[in-house]
Amino acid sequence: MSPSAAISPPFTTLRSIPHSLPLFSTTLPLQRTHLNNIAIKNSTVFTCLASSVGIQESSSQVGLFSNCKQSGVLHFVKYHGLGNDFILVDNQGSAEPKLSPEQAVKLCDRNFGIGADGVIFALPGINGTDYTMRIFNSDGSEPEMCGNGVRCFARFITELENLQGRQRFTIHTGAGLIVPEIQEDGKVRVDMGEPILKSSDVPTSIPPNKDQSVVKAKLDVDGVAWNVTCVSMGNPHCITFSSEKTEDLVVDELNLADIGPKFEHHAVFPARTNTEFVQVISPTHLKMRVWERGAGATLACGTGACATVVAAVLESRASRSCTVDLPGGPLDIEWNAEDNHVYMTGPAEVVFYGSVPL
Ligand SMILES: N[C@@H](CCC[C@H](N)C(=O)O)C(=O)O
Repeated sequence: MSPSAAISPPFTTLRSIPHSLPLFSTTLPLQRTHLNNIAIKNSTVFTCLASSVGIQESSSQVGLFSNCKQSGVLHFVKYHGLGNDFILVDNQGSAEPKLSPEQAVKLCDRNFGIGADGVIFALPGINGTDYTMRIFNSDGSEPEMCGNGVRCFARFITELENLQGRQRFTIHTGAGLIVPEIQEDGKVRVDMGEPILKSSDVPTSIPPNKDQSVVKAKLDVDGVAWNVTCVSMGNPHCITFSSEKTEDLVVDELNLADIGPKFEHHAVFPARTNTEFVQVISPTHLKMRVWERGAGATLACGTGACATVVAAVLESRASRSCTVDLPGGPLDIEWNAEDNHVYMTGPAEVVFYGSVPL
């Protein structure tokens, strides 16, 4: 049985927040009481939601859901970063995610679930960091990092902690230490760390052609020779600007759903790969479409935008500071020459608050 067939509608949207609302609205602090108040008002709705996604979590809030036949409730907040959307879960009470990968798949389903590109868990920090971020892709796989997700994560923490103004957090991820900083204008600037270029660490089995890296190397995908550069931002990326058929890609012309999976599952990527198809508008302006490992075509990919600028610099196509246009909007990316770190700046927005009956 497919994941989506195994469940019936498991959630209700308790309150929608217009995109135009400021994220720092003091009238909308994300606190348990806030969520519970909303839930109480909608308790009859919960009564009707007899099916669950099978989450075995007991909730200290059960009394507040006395009309609900379920034994608990999972509160979440839906966020997006340029249309790359995530279910954010406060997981500070435990070092392990509250949901299994299978449950995440069900919640991410856009017809039978909440709908998202992934589920992100805010866990206690380790190694002296403020927090740990873990994420499941919509296919249930667990990537090391997520750029748009970490911006949403930072906004989620400010709402959980009811913080205002500039904030900086240290986040432990599968890609190491990541440091998002919320700016006065509400955008989030993230120190994404150093790109990994050594081919075996990306990982890819394409033979290195520049030092230990793969830069503008030929890769046969579906009978076409593509020129690819491979970069890891903690998670693997394959970036292409051209193929033997097209010297400069026109990304709107690509059949992403056809070609994307062929890159993702290519034998030269033992951990699969995210793939960025890139058009150079100018040396400081790139346009990119992405096929994400474990999530397919998404409206934006933060790690992908970072990897794209690194690849563009390595191929001498662009400068170290670029705007990358994604289907969901632009990201500003800088690959800093002094510290070798990549910095990403972009928005993160609340979509709605909700709860899933358990
Ligand atoms: N959309 C994310 C990347 C999420 C992880 C990716 N699908 C993977 O499996 O590596 C981003 O904004 O970076």
